[in-house]
Amino acid sequence: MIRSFGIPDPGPLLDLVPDHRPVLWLRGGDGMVGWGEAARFETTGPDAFDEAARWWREWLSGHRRQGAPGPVAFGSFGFAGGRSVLIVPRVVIGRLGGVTWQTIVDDAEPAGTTARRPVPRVRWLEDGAEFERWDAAVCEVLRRLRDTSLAKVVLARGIDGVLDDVLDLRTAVGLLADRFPTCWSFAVDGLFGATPELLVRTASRAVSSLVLAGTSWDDRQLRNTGRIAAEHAYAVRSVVDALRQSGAELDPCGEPEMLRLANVTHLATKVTGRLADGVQSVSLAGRLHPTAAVCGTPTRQAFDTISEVEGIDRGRYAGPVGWMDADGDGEWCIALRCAQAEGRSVRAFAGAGIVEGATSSVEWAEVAAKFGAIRGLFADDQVLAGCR
Ligand SMILES: C=C(O[C@@H]1C=C(C(=O)O)C=C[C@H]1O)C(=O)O
Repeated sequence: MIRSFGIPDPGPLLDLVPDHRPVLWLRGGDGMVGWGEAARFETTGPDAFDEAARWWREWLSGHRRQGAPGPVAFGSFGFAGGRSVLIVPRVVIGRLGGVTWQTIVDDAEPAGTTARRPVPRVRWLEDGAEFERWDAAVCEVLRRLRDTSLAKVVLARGIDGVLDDVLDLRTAVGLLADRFPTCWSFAVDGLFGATPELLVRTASRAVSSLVLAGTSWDDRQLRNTGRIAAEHAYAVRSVVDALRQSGAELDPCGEPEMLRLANVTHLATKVTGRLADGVQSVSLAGRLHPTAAVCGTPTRQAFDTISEVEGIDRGRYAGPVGWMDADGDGEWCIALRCAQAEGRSVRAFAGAGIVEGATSSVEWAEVAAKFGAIRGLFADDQVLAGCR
């Protein structure tokens, strides 16, 4: 039996969650926190999204439900068909627009919580050859942009850190939520971060997406002209095309706006419309993924170029991360400005879109600025050169 009921406002959601493998989804005071696992689904491969949708429907059909809003499944999908996961917490406490509720699966007892622990110290393992590898990858992409029909490729880097204690995800996500109140701060199965990019949200038949591409990270003005405008347009087009192919009727897109975050500013376009009946948010996320914001244009060639040139396993970075309810409605973001925590190690990811005219040093600086979201968590951020 799954029971959902309203509760008096319990104060900060993060204060309610036990430390052990919490599931967190926060934005500007609203959000959901969950713990315990009533069910978990893991899969790999390109059909992960439809498999997840099917699994969720089957799981729901085996459970009686009472009250609203009902159970929620949180998910995080591999960028390139790697491991994807759905988690149905035993207990979820949520807040949206001043309304607070709790959902309990099979009469789970609310667990005792402990105080949030401070962020541990980190040593980032970066060696001197890191820029050379990046430079070689960017040059190879620029060559392909010149010589083939490729128009945009998003290249990413991963950096490893060694912690002197296990990271308390509640602390990390709390700090991210404070610093990035307009982002979605999350932790799902050890992947945590604060992403500014909404891949798709569905609420009944309403659909929306917030497409980002084009970044500035210092005092220089982000100008919506030339190269940046082209880079942004590719990303918007990939979302609009995929939504239309899924039968959505879209409103006309407005001009891109500036989305100012604590470490970077992005060009952002909001896409809104209405869906055909019966489209589940997770299947839609699967049809939209990977957009040109994290892969490139044309998708297939950009995807192949990433696997040939990038030299890292993205894992669940740049894949959809989010949640869905029992009606299949939900909110799926793109897992950016994030890191994977595993015991005392942490692996952070960041990337940038490469289009004609890009230079590796400028893109390097852009990626470094994006790493700032995760690196900024660690006050004593130090680089241990020559470690790898
Ligand atoms: C790839 C990342 O960000 C994406 C790439 C952007 C760009 O190239 O300008 C901007 C926002 C995101 O769509 C990242 O944060 O790792």
